[in-house]
Amino acid sequence: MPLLTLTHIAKNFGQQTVLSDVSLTVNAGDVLHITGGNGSGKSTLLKIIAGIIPASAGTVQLDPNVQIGALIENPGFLEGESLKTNLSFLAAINHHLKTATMQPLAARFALDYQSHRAMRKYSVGMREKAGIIQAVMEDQNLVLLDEPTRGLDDAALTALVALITELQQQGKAVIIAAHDRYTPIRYTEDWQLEGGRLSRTVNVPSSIH
Ligand SMILES: Nc1ncnc2c1ncn2[C@@H]1O[C@H](COP(=O)(O)OP(=O)(O)OP(=O)(O)O)[C@@H](O)[C@H]1O
Repeated sequence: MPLLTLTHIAKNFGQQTVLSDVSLTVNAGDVLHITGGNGSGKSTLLKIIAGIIPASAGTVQLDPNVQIGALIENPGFLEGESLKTNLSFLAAINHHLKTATMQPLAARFALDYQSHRAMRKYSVGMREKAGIIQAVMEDQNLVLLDEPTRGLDDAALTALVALITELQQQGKAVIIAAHDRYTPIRYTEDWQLEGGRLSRTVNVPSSIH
């Protein structure tokens, strides 16, 4: 059974149709790239998959074993609290607090897990790293990343590529929505959102670059 099956998804905001007739199947090991211009509905689609907002029509079918991790738009944090407090708080919601996982993940992205620095003092790239960490730290097997390269320095980009490869090797699935296709990531499928419709695009395999 696929991890995720979208069937004829539509989404309207008032009179505006953002998505129409979007169907997609995501299997273990898939790394999907979804491109599309500003306002094409990438974040909206990820929010529907994550269950943050409902679709206007169509169905979202998730394998019962799916646990979704998501970095969508600007991740919300407790601004006055530290990274450790924020990650612990998020993990505690699902009773999946695993310091043993979170600390090395923070180190991979050059964040100091023990730092007392408040999240409001974090830079764009540091917040993005924290957002990526919370999307994978509970062993989530369907990971949704909206513009995950935003603000990342070269070392963090390298860490992101390695992380996505590991997730794929672990039989998880990753959906990346971004205007720019960051080519070092080994996507298994490329899709484009345009005029509310999702269609497959053909790209040169990233291994050639
Ligand atoms: N809660 C909302 N209420 C009304 N309209 C919305 C809402 N959320 C999104 N939209 C509209 O839906 C359209 C798609 O927005 P969305 O954020 O999904 O696009 P996107 O492809 O992620 O864009 P970007 O690349 O700029 O982040 C936009 O026209 C946006 O204004």
